[in-house]
Amino acid sequence: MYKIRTFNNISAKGLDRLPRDRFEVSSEIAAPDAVLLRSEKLHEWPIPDSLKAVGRAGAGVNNVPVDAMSARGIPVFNAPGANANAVKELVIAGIFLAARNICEAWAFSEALTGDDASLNQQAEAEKKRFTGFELPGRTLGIIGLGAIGVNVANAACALGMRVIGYDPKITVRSAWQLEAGVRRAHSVDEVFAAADVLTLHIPETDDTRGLVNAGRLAAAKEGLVLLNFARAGIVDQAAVVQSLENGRLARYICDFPAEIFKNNSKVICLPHIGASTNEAQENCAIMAAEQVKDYLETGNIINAVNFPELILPRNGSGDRLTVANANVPNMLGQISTSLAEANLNIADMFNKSLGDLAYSVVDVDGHVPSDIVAKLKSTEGVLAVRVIE
Ligand SMILES: NC(=O)C1=CN([C@@H]2O[C@H](COP(=O)(O)OP(=O)(O)OC[C@H]3O[C@@H](n4cnc5c(N)ncnc54)[C@H](O)[C@@H]3O)[C@@H](O)[C@H]2O)C=CC1
Ligand SMILES: O=C(O)C(=O)COP(=O)(O)O
Repeated sequence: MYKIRTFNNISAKGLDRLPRDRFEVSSEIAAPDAVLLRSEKLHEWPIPDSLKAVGRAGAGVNNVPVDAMSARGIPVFNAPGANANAVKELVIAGIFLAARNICEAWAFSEALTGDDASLNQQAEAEKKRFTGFELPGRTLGIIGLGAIGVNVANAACALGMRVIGYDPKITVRSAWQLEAGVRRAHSVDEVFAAADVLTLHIPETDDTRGLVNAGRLAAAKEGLVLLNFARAGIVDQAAVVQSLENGRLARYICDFPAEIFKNNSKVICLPHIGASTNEAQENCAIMAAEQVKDYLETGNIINAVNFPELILPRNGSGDRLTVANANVPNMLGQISTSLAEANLNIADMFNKSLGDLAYSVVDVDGHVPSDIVAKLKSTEGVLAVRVIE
């Protein structure tokens, strides 16, 4: 029986993918084999020795201590693309909120007093205050052309916007999906110089923290609308407030409330609801649960951010051994020597690496004895060893 600890509200549709005769699922488990989570911050969580896998039912993994997990040979799975449409729809909504001054206009209407004739008279007299702009011909700048950025780019093209995007590591898949009309920028600064509306769709990492800073805002077009549905830390919030004050930035629409933005009429903060649709929550939970289940039961890896993708159909008449180790020479040699010591024939095997980490799945004809497992675990460079019967 595998024990799965949940954090946050994980859609029941995802948890249903974990048959209860083989998986105990609860938010109360103390020594879990795996955790499923959304935005829970795991950085301070003491990683239990029992932990074998982490499943993030969403895209961003900045709430997970990925390096610490890698050091223990624990894969961190996420759900790439599973909530991209939900975020795209909210970003497009955000652009309209800004372009047509919808929030202010609504607040104005709500505050009116009098009978219907008076309300109409006040509305007609004051509506010029809410004059907006239309999207065709305006330039949307996008930083990050991954699952969300591509969706936003294509939707903006369909609305008649010009689109310029920057992503130095765009995948072939994203490039294929992107509308042909999207212009490729060669730097973040090029996007800032061109954009009337600019949206961020990058992960928060050491490289992207504070990417939107005072210097970049100062170089933007007068009246820029900035959208941030990625992560709060990608933007220097004080610089945003200053830029709104001096008028370079017209609006800041984001998914992350902050004290500094309270009562700022040029800012709209939503409560991190980019992925909060039933569809996205189900898609993410199903993907994360299935990947974690597959890993626990077969050792196969799909969509781990810190492990190579590795799928090996089960072969041989015995156990499956999985080993995560540092990506250094002679690890495979030591694994096969240990198995030979136990007189075990290797029926099939697959080894792949990603950065500093390598992962091997070995099917043998027989049972891997516990002393061999202990020996492998104590081998220098070995991070995690499992035997799946
Ligand atoms: N508001 C919300 O509820 C949600 C927020 N997010 C945030 O959005 C981020 C992006 O999500 P996805 O598009 O699904 O991820 P993704 O992994 O498909 O795309 C991210 C893209 O950013 C690019 N990138 C990384 N650093 C860059 C840089 N310095 N400059 C330009 N491009 C860079 C990558 O090459 C990649 O193509 C997530 O990491 C997460 O933080 C994601 C889903 C929901
Ligand atoms: O997928 C992401 O990166 C998100 O930010 C969504 O977060 P959530 O799962 O809604 O808490």
